[in-house]
Amino acid sequence: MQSSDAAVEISGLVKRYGEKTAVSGLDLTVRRGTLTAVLGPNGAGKTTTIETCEGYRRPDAGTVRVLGLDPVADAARLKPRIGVMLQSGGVYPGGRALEMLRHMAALHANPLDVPALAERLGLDSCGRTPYRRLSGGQQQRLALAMAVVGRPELVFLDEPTAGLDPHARRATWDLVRDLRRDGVSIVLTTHHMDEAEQLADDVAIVEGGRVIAQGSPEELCRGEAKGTLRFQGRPGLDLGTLIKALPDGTSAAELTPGSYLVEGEVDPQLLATVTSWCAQNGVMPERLAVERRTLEDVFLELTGRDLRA
Ligand SMILES: Nc1ncnc2c1ncn2[C@@H]1O[C@H](COP(=O)(O)OP(=O)(O)OP(=O)(O)O)[C@@H](O)[C@H]1O
Repeated sequence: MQSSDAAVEISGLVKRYGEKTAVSGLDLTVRRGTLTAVLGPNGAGKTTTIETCEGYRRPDAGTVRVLGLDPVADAARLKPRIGVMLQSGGVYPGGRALEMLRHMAALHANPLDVPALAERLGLDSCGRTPYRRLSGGQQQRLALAMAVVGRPELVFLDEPTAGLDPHARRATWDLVRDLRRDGVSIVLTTHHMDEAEQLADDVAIVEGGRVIAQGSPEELCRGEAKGTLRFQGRPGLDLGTLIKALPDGTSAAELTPGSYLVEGEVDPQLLATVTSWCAQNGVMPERLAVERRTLEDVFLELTGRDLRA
């Protein structure tokens, strides 16, 4: 990939805290105009990596380029072009919500409309409330608003929906989708599989300070595993004609009386073949289900751990 196509290029990143190696040779490329979700168990090194991209930490080894710049040496040029939402802090606790947002907007040449952004994120009613008196979810949404108000080219969102109620989560997703549609590059960490599946162009799974898998959600879920299609019908169906109609490499079997399983490359064509065979044979395929691996399955296979563990 040409470096001009990359919003973030990390190569062989190592970061230690004393004896502890938090990041150990991490490689990651984020394409411009795309959203990359970084997933990994607690302590995998996600926040450390992101903070290094933001210029808050210096690499012990390896290189980090953000919009083609060095986040530490070129900080003054880079900071106005990126938006940062930290997991916590970075905000004056006594400051009032809307004042802080207005202040942040004033630091940028072409900011978003502050009242509209505040309304969109449900912050308009708490505009005069000091930051420390906002609820956890409100603090979170204010941090998101502050990260995006300057129309950055690239935003880093560290667990943007952690602890949000479903409504606020949805509003956050909508805002992130709009940013993405406007061509903003986005890196977000999350512990929510559905968030990554809904929003991400690319997913990077980090464990032990390295990226152990990267690809689109579809690529990662496709993997080596076959898809499955299950249905229920009358017991003892003769599957010979179905098997003949299915493509090579696809199997069909009656697992238990009346319970059928088709395994293979499950695509719309295969589904059509199975349902038309059912129609020809007077079979109503009850509980028809197409099942594919989810990101959570992939994550479990790769890390042996539950994402939220
Ligand atoms: N300032 C620090 N001093 C010492 N160790 C640290 C520091 N910050 C992080 N670590 C350690 O480095 C490792 C990576 O932490 P990091 O916060 O980057 O992980 P993470 O993937 O973001 O985790 P989480 O999902 O819990 O946010 C952990 O073992 C953590 O304890």
